[in-house]
Order: sequence, then C-alpha cells, then structure tokens
Amino acid sequence: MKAFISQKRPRASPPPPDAFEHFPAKDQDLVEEDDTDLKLVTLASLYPDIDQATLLELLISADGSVDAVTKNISTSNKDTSPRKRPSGSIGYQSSLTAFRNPKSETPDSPLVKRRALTRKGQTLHLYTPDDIAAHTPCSITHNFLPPQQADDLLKELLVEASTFERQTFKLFDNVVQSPHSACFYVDSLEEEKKQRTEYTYNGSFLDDVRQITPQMRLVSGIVKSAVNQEIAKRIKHFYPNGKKLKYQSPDGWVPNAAFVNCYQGGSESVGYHTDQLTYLGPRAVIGSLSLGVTREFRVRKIVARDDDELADSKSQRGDAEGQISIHLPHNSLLVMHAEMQEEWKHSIHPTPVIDPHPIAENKRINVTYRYYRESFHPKYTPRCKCGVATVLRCVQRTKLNRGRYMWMCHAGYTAGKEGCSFFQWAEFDDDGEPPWAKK
Ligand SMILES: O=C(O)CCC(=O)C(=O)O
Ligand SMILES: [Fe+2]
Repeated sequence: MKAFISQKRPRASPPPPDAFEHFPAKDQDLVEEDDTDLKLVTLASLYPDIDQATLLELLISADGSVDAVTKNISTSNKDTSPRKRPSGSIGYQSSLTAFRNPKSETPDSPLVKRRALTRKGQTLHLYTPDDIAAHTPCSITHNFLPPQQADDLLKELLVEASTFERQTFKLFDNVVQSPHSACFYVDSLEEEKKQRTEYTYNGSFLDDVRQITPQMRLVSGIVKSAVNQEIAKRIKHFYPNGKKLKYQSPDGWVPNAAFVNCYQGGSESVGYHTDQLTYLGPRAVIGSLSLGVTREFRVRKIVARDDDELADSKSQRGDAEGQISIHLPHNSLLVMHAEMQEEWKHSIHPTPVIDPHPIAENKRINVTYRYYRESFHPKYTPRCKCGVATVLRCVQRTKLNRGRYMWMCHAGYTAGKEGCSFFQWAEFDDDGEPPWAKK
C-alpha cells in the first residue's frame, strides 16, 4: 500500500552518525505526534476519496482542527461530503496538485518562498513528480532507463557491491562505522590515480577508488542529458524571474565521478546530512539513480539556529519544519537541484519492512553522479595548518551568516586526527567560480 504512513522510527538500531558526507551524522530522533495520526485516521474515514497527504495539508492549514477541515471541505466542494469508507477501499495518495493555492505558486514565486507543508515531528510522503518538484528541491523521473538497461546496471553493481566496505569515521571522540557500504568511481585510470594521490576526503586519501563500469559509463551519458534538461526546467519554472541562482554555474553539468551506495536490508541507511561541496563548488547539482529495493529518501529544510520562534524547541530544531519523504523505486532518477545542499538535509530512512526486489533481493543500489569541477581541484583550494586541503562548507544554521561559504580544516572529522582552527570565508563570483579561476 502506498498510502500516507506516519511511521514511528524503529528505535532498536538507529543508524550511526556521520562525519564523511556519505556516512553522515544522524540528527536527533524525531518524535512524531500520535494525535495527528488519530486526526488523520478520522479524516480519512470521513473522506476516503481524498489522499492522506492532502488531508494532512488541510489539517495543518486548519491548525489541527478536524472540525475546521470538515467545514472547509464541505464549503469548498459540495460534492465531497463526508461519507463512510466503502469496505476494502484504501486512501491512496494521488497528488497535492489539485489543492495548491495558485496564487502562492506562480513561476515568479519559487520554492524559496514556499509555505512549509509539514510541521515539526511530521512526515509528509510524496509520490508524484509534480508534488516532489513543487515541495522539495528535487525532481524525479520514474522508469528512467529502458528496463533491460536498468537491470543490467543493477546486476553489474551488485557484483561490485559485494566488495564494498563500510567506512569508519570519527564522531566526537568515538570511531564509528558507516551504516551502509559505498565506493567511489571515476572516469579513467588517470583520474583514479589522481584520486588516490591528490584528492583528500576528511584528511585522508580514499583507499578504494574504481574506474566506472561499462554500464555505468553508458548510463552516465543518459543521466547527463536528463539532468541538464531538469536543471533548465527548474530554472524556468521555479527560480526567481526564471534565472539561475546566484553562485549556480551557467555551464553544462558534466558527471565525471560517482559514489555508489549499497543498502543491504532495511536497517542499512544514511543519516541526515548535506553532501560535501568541496570539489563540486557552491549550488551543486547531483543526479541520483536508484536500483533494486524501494527506499525512502527523506529531506528536511534547515532552520537557522537563532530563529526566535525556535528558541524554546532546541531539542527538535533539526525537525523544525517536519520532513518530506520521497519514495525511490527501482530505476528512478532523482535530481538534487542547486538549492538542495545549502538549504536542506537528506537521508535514507531505515525501515523495518522492505519489499524484496526480484534481482536485488534485499539490496538497494544507488549511484550519485557528480560533477567535480576543475577550479575546485585541491591544488587550488586553501590549505589548513595541518597541511591538508580544506573542505568547503556553507553556513546553514546561524542566521547572521546563513548562506555564506567557508573553507575549513577537515581533520576534526577524521578518526585519529585532531583538527586545526583554520577558517576562511569562501568567495565566489555570481557563477560560483572561486577567485583563482579568473583568467
Ligand atoms: O542513497 C541515496 O539515495 C543517497 C545517498 C547519499 O545521500 C549520498 O551518497 O550522499
Ligand atoms: Fe548525500
């Protein structure tokens, strides 16, 4: 059943937190509200034809009053009067589109100004590409590749994944293991050598860097043109005045690196994190292809730490606007757009139950195609006092400097290494190019 579900988080085996972007820190557990569930069940029984995500939206806009929702529905649509649920019928979620307020969603009023659909402690499950594009910084294409090609890629990557490793990283003073396995892929032998000797990740060189497989290479070309089309659509329909964002590159997106993630069983996951921008630059776009078992990709908007209204809810700040769950079935391409890494966090949510996939069984394989930009090669970027190239981060939580970028020492994130205090604001031109890229 793909109806709205407000799940309780499994408490038994929470995903370990991160430090590497791929094995990131889980923010605190979120407590979901039972009474909202109860109200939703009540509304669902009154309005079996309205999907539960829509009912949730209506409930939120009515400040949680079931009565007010009932009145609003009957005044706005006389045909949708409360009635008994026909036996055996399920409240499938179709789309939020019919319930959008057209005034608040013209092409000139982009996501930046969108009204939060969710509230603290709530999870809204979205399925349709239109809803996902309208309410999250992502777009999705289902059935992306010809079915045989998706299966071939999956088979090839399942073999690869049998030798993937879990990474260890430092969390405060403890060394912990990532809650899933992963491996990094580049286009050529030459790039592979560079990765082993020039690019550092949290202060160390990667041990396991591989050349992309034949199927990955074929698919990379298809992902490239689809992502570029999605970027163009995004700019046209969602960004202010149909223009690219400040710091977003105007150049084509060219995937030249990929992390392949493998999640075996429902408890393997990845905690809330943002992807490192160090080699991608600001306003990065990532093309993420899902294969095998369907899993939930959850996103939540980051709320600044010193927002007054949150002063009394420190423990749930990470979840101040609730979260949105995007279900990623086999052969779907999710594009994380240019506003994603700076303003949102994402995760793969653990689940007690999975639907086995005919080829992958209990595994999900994910390929995140990325564009490593030449001007962000570590030979150009600032070095810290530890002598290692620094990491690029964006201020997300502190209101005063929110959206500013900084170069920082990575060593604090690496097992067995103490960090230095290196810090430098990062400057870019409007196209996201650093000062050293100027001719
Ligand atoms: O598995 C996914 O879909 C997301 C993986 C991810 O967030 C990452 O590789 O940074
Ligand atoms: Fe990520």
